[in-house]
Amino acid sequence: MSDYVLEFDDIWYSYPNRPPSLKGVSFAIERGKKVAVVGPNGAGKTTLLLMCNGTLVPEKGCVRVDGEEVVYDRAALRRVRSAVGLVFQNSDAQVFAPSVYADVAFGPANLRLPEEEVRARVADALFAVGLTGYERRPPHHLSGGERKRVAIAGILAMRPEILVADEPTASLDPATAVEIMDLLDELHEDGTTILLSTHDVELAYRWADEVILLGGGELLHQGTPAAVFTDRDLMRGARLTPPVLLDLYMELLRRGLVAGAVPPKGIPEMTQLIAGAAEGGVRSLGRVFLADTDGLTRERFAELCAECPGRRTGAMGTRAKRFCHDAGYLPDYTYGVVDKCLLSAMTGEDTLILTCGGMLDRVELRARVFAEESGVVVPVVRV
Ligand SMILES: Nc1ncnc2c1ncn2[C@@H]1O[C@H](COP(=O)(O)OP(=O)(O)OP(=O)(O)O)[C@@H](O)[C@H]1O
Repeated sequence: MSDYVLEFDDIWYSYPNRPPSLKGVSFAIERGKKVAVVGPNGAGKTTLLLMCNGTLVPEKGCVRVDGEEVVYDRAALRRVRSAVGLVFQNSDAQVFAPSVYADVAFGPANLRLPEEEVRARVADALFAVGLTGYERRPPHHLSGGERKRVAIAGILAMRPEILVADEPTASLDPATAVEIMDLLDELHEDGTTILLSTHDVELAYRWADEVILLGGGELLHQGTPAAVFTDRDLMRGARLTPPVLLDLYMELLRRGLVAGAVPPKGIPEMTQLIAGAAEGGVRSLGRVFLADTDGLTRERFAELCAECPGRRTGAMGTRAKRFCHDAGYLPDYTYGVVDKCLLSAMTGEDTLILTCGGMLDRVELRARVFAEESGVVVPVVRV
């Protein structure tokens, strides 16, 4: 099996009677990565994403999925589309059936799966996006955020290896945007490679393992978010501004107010850089307790809350948020949960994170990355 799940090799594309929208774009995406395609309006992001599952055919060059060159006959395209799921920017273009059930079932039914299997996949996909119970609702009566979830469920039901999403948070309110990103993170934890496009440099910096920077139809750079976003010439060339956190870091660095070769990944690292420069580091650390909501009973949850009444809590992921909702419990943090808990730990406070599945490992990984970059080892304790 190829290490690269998706490859573009010298891709050119022009819409009819238009100058080229993609000019010799080449890149490769490793299995299991979270990749953001970033670029200004008209850079070619949507065009590039539409190439990923064969919706657009390159004029020149080739696309490979799982090491195999994409060919554009019907049978081959069906295979490609079951491996690469594409969520369009405008969910209205994607969500068209008379009911949510019919919409989500459309893809798997097209794969000619047995009816039982289709039903099971629809149920799983709707559960994953938090829309169980919406089966009979007409999609055009749903909110924009709910329609986006239906569109994602339709793709999930195909069980793709790669999920490609065009501006998945555009036109969503901040809370819904966070929920959609949580959902993508959960899918990623389950092994899906994720490629999304955005002009939101803040989101790309926080979220992506790797950034593909596009400008004027050309690939300007592929690399880590820190490498791409600290390169002022690259950013200027792409008509983008760096994430606020990096901008602030570079200014503090220029003035000699902080020292550190590694740009801060998040607010905890930045806080530690400043705190370290001001007073020589953190004294007593709080702990982050971690509870798996998949195995948590209401009784045990009540015990955990009673153990430490003032302790702040955070819920990560759709299933954990549903657990809190069903338990009539309002967590203190519902977005940026791990970073907020790391910040609390730095002021000596304990916190409790409710989550499940692969997200448990993600919390530990984030604490490890923070420890490596800042030298502050916040204990994460599973309860
Ligand atoms: N259907 C189309 N017909 C003709 N030209 C198009 C079409 N779609 C896009 N283009 C052109 O191709 C270029 C790239 O557009 P594309 O939508 O891929 O960019 P983008 O980076 O996704 O932009 P945005 O951030 O504004 O969505 C632009 O110059 C655009 O005008």
